[in-house]
Amino acid sequence: MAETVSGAEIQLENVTKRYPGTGEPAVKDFNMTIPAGKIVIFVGPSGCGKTTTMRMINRLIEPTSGTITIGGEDTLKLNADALRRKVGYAIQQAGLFPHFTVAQNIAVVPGLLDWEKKKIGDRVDEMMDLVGLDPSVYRDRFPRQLSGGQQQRVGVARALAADPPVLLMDEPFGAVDPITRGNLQDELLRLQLELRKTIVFVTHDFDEAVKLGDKIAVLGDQSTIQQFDTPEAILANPANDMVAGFVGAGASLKQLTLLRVRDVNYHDNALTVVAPDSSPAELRKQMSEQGKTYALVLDARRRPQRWVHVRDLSTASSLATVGRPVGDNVSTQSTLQDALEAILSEGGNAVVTGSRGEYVGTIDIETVTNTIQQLRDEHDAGSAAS
Ligand SMILES: Nc1ncnc2c1ncn2[C@@H]1O[C@H](COP(=O)(O)OP(=O)(O)OP(=O)(O)O)[C@@H](O)[C@H]1O
Repeated sequence: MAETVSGAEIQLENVTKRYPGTGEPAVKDFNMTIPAGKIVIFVGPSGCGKTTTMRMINRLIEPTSGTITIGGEDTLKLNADALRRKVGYAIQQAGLFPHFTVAQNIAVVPGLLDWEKKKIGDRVDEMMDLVGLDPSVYRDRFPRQLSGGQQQRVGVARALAADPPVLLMDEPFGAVDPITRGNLQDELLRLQLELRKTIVFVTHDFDEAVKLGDKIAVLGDQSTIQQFDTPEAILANPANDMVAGFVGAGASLKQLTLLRVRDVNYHDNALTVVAPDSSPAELRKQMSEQGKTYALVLDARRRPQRWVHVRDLSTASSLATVGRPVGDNVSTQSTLQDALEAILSEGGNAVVTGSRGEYVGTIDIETVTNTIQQLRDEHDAGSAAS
């Protein structure tokens, strides 16, 4: 297991970068506190200064003026080794050295820091395990003998090798196909649960920002901060037209991926019956008493089995075979996006189950549309207030 290191807070104060021979600064008077152990995403149009801002944190680019501290220490006062220990760096297309093996690539920073050979070897294996590459298979391969996704994994392993509290990631998953990209994102989130680094992540992709970010900074020209907030807050209430443009037209739908079924008022008033304790005739009687056309048959552990229409019951001999099986169901942990898909594939109510798969309620399209409406109203109220 990797050592669990909580990240360090990063502070940028009045940071400006003026490239030699240019008129306007690329980054102008940038101020931000990046909380320890969180993922902060920089998004914004091409050329707005995201990379310049990020690279000033590890001084790959020297600020023209201003201060940057990591865990309270002024980075301008740190030497190169101290900075390498504090900040890992991963970039698009992994940036691996083509003539180095996977192991040699991962060992670069520990080597520069003069770790003992044995310690470096152990660390390389540990990092490869961490990012899901079997050391016995991949240790001695060259980057060209790996897939794009595997190269990115090596890039992340290399960035983490010296166990820095801060990780800078510049479009690290920009060059891989959407499925691999989704997997790498999931893995980063899984790793982060364990490692709790402070991660600054640059992307063009707003959906990636929403998925990964504890907070998102939407940047405009010269790295001016248009909005710096949680994904939920930015989706619900974009601060201005530029942010709204970035969030895109599907903002309400994107919000469905942030909400869980447990956060909304789903119903728990379906008529349920446990088979085989009950008979079709009894169920029919109950349904007519309660004015229900549909009922849900559960098994002995109260897990949903079948939907039954009242008219199925006149000819049914057993509740175990009557009606139609429950298709897609969702749990209280599922996102509203999953719920919407289940509702559409079920053609009506989707069954909601608890942690042991037991029936807890149903959710329907009105619940989802009401939630979207509510989010829109909150958004409108927010815009009216600001
Ligand atoms: N070495 C340099 N010399 C002069 N100007 C530069 C240099 N590097 C970047 N710039 C300029 O600074 C501005 C910000 O560039 P930067 O690469 O930080 O933007 P970005 O938001 O990361 O862009 P992208 O999303 O396209 O990568 C741009 O106008 C760019 O042309």
